[in-house]
Amino acid sequence: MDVKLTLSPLENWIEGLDQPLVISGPCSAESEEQVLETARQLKEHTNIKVLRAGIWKPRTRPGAFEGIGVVGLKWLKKAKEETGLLTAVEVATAEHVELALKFGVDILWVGARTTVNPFAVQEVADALRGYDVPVLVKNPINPDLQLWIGALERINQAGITKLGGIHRGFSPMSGSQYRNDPSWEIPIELKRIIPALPIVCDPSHIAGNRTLIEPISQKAFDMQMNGIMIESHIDPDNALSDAKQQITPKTLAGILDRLIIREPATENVDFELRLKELRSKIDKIDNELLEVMGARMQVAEEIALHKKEHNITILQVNRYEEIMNDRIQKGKNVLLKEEFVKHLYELIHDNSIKRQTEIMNTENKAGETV
Ligand SMILES: O=C(O)C(=O)C[C@]1(C(=O)O)C=C[C@@H](O)C=C1
Repeated sequence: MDVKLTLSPLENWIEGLDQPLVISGPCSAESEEQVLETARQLKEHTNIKVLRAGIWKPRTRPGAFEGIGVVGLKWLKKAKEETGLLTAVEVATAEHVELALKFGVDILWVGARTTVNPFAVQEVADALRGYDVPVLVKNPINPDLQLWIGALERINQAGITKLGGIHRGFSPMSGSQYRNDPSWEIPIELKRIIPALPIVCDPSHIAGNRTLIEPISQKAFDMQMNGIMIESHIDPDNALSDAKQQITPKTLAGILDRLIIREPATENVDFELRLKELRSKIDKIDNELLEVMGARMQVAEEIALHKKEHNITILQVNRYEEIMNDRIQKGKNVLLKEEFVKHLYELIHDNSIKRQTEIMNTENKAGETV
């Protein structure tokens, strides 16, 4: 995929903005006292540089607290003047952009429910034209990388180069331990496609509860994310929105102290030598894996011809079930997780079926295209 964005590195965004970037503050601004006191406590217990607060809250159903509105921007401005913290808010319309910038908000973000809608993103992008403000774009609620990239492109084409992504997870399958499934492969793929794009992880929205915030934050840094955004509140249990996932500034300070920030690389020669040795082992094993998978596919092709001759369906549910159970069991014997083996065999089987479908419907017995 060809994606060309003009990006400013994070260190050039705003004077004094540390890396990794840590953004924290209440899910929603609720009162002047709550915003100011959260800012004061964040300042007292941590050395984060950016205070967040939701001003306009897109809620799934009407009736829930939909945000305090523009008065919250005044409180944020006051908090900034008092503590020196930079401020960040979510914007979803042109009016939000204009108001946030009027009140001196330093960083804007586009929410997951806005990213899903190209019309809404374009409205925000058009309102941003001519401004030099950092903008973070949350992933869309559905796991659609194209939509996420499309939103980044729209904002970038409006001239915003201080641009980043926020990984807040994706609508989960039922029974997930997460409020939003992290599906790490999606932000990883975004990093692969646009390596210069800073990505901030939002462990609060992925977790949906306090206990998972720390391990998700650690994982985010181990996935080379450039920062984290964590919701904090002076009285989390009584928060008007997202009470279960908010933590106090003091709890945040504890988490930040325990997180280990690892380097993406080192110049240590011994480390590099050993890594090279191990990587060449991986290369060898991967070559063998590919050969074995190619050989398996050839047998599947032979089966396709055999079935075609006898007019037998491609899908054989009982055999598939037998393979799945057997391989999951055998995987366990070599310490492979059930989830991994299941996913792997879903992919293998799906591809086998695709190949058999091509052979059954477009090729003759000798494998020549008809
Ligand atoms: O055993 C078969 O009938 C096959 O075609 C092979 C295979 C497989 O790839 O494992 C593919 C499709 C069937 O649904 C079951 C298994």
